[in-house]
Amino acid sequence: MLDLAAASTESILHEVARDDLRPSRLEAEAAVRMLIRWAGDDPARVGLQDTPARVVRAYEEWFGGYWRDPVKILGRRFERSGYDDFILLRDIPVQSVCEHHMAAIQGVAHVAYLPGENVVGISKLARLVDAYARRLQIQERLTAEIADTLQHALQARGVGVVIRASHGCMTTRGVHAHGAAMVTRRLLGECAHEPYRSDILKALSASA
Ligand SMILES: Nc1nc2c(ncn2[C@@H]2O[C@H](COP(=O)(O)OP(=O)(O)OP(=O)(O)O)[C@@H](O)[C@H]2O)c(=O)[nH]1
Ligand SMILES: [Zn+2]
Repeated sequence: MLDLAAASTESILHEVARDDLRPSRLEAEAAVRMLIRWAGDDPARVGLQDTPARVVRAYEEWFGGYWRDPVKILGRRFERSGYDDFILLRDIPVQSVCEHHMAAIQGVAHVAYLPGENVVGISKLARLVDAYARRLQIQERLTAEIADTLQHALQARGVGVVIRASHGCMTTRGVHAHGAAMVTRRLLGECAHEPYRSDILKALSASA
């Protein structure tokens, strides 16, 4: 498991991409035309004429996470109102892209935390997963980033994250291991220790 214990909070808190460093849309479309030629087809062919613009729009969705600030997503807090056990959101869809092949990673995340003083709206856990998933990732880092951000931003007493995903680069090419799925997890704070550890792992792993 990737250990991010030494990573500074700063590197986690400032992960929003910069507009001034971004190539233009026209440059991005030209790159797609180049890849079409590399694949062996003719980008001027009628059926492919609109493809570069479509691909660039699709990239805006698949990589939209670079333009979202995960900490801001958790900005609105509510009092936990006397509730002091863990909160768990299961089966959050994960749609990501592997940083080695730029192939799809698809699966689910289960996210749990033990609240400190505050809780967040439950949808924000799914938004947090999505903000980190829609970037070039390896599953280990995706898991660690979700867990660490939740822990630091919310000052949670503990956090647990489990992700189960299949990697297109393993199923559609290369080793062609159809059906293989990778499982990663990260437990922090009180969730890493009994009495919560066993409960959390049982709850997180039931469908992982
Ligand atoms: N640990 C980890 N590995 C990943 C992830 N996504 C893809 N990979 C792996 O990244 C590795 C890249 O290995 P390379 O040997 O450089 O690439 P390759 O020659 O295309 O490897 P093959 O996929 O085995 O054909 C492959 O083993 C992939 O299965 C991930 O999220 N985590
Ligand atoms: Zn890959």
